[in-house]
Amino acid sequence: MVVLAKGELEQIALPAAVQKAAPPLADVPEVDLGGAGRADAARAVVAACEGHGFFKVTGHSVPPGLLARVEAAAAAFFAMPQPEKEAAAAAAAAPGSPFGYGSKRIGCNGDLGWVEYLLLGVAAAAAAPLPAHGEASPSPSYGSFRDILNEYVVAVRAMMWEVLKLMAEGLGLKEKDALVRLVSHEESDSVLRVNHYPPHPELKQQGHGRLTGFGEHTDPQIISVLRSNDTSGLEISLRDGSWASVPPDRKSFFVNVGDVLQVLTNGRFRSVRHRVMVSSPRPRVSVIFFAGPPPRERLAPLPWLVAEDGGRRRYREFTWREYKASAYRTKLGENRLCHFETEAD
Ligand SMILES: C=C1C[C@]23C[C@@]1(O)CC[C@H]2[C@@]12CC[C@H](O)[C@@](C)(C(=O)O1)[C@H]2[C@@H]3C(=O)O
Ligand SMILES: O=C(O)CCC(=O)C(=O)O
Ligand SMILES: [Fe+2]
Repeated sequence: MVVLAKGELEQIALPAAVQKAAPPLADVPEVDLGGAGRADAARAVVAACEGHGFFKVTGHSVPPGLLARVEAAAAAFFAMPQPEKEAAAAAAAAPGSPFGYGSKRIGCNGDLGWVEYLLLGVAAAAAAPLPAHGEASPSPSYGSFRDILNEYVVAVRAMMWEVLKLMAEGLGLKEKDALVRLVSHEESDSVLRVNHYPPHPELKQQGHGRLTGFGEHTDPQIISVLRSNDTSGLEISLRDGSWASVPPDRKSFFVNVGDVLQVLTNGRFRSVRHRVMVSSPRPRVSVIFFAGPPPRERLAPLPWLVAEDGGRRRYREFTWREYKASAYRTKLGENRLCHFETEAD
């Protein structure tokens, strides 16, 4: 259970002026993978990435039973006593890595949120991409949770590759695998995050209607695929700077354009700012797959998209290792891409 120390509530509670709930996002952009026309789906992906940088995926073939098992296993994991969660997850993470179980502290730069989470590195291994449990397992139940998450990663990865292929087609790239290649390489640097936002029963009594579960930010990677239970909380920032809440849909996935995809598309796609606000009396559980390129991969706007933009190259070349190191030195809400922009002519 997440418990706040004195003074911490003030840091993650919103000031009274912005306590008002964000209106629901009208017309959530949707891409139906089971629909008839591939060209229509490719166009829908591109339009959504150019618009909000965010869309919903329906008609996918990830089995609903698997989604239900992930949800139940996550709820069981977070219901364990805190020391067990820490020990179980520590056994799956190399010492000094950012991976493992965390509570309230997001990253290493002082960000706080009303959330507890499990963060795992994902390897390219086909059948078992998540780190194996140490032999002296302090919690056999964590072992079975990891097995279910492994199944989930394999299924979601396949669905995400399909989305990235549609994206390449919609953009008119000659190399249809240009984006999939980056996230399916054996050294691709991907991360799985399971977030649990417990309800806060005393919020109302204390005069705080909403807490920040996960502060506003963009995801640094190429693409993120999110699935949550039926509890609301996710909000995205619109072009005019206002916030809109995303109605939850446990049958579908939500996709965020990440910073690196904004760079690859020379700014044509936009990495979406988003956050999670906690106001529901029910817990929210979300699982997010962040797909990144290999650390040594050199990233720069794709030549075809630079040509389409009149030859203007909006970002300089960098490696993912370089970007990630820079991103992980920043606070959650900072603009990380501005350090890689080229000068306007
Ligand atoms: C404050 C931070 C947490 C974060 C690393 C960072 O320094 C800035 C980016 C954050 C973020 C957002 C998306 C993902 O949840 C995440 C795992 C990522 O890759 O970048 C987190 C990082 C984290 O929680 O360590
Ligand atoms: O938990 C969620 O629904 C979203 C969290 C998020 O944006 C993140 O972990 O990067
Ligand atoms: Fe995010």
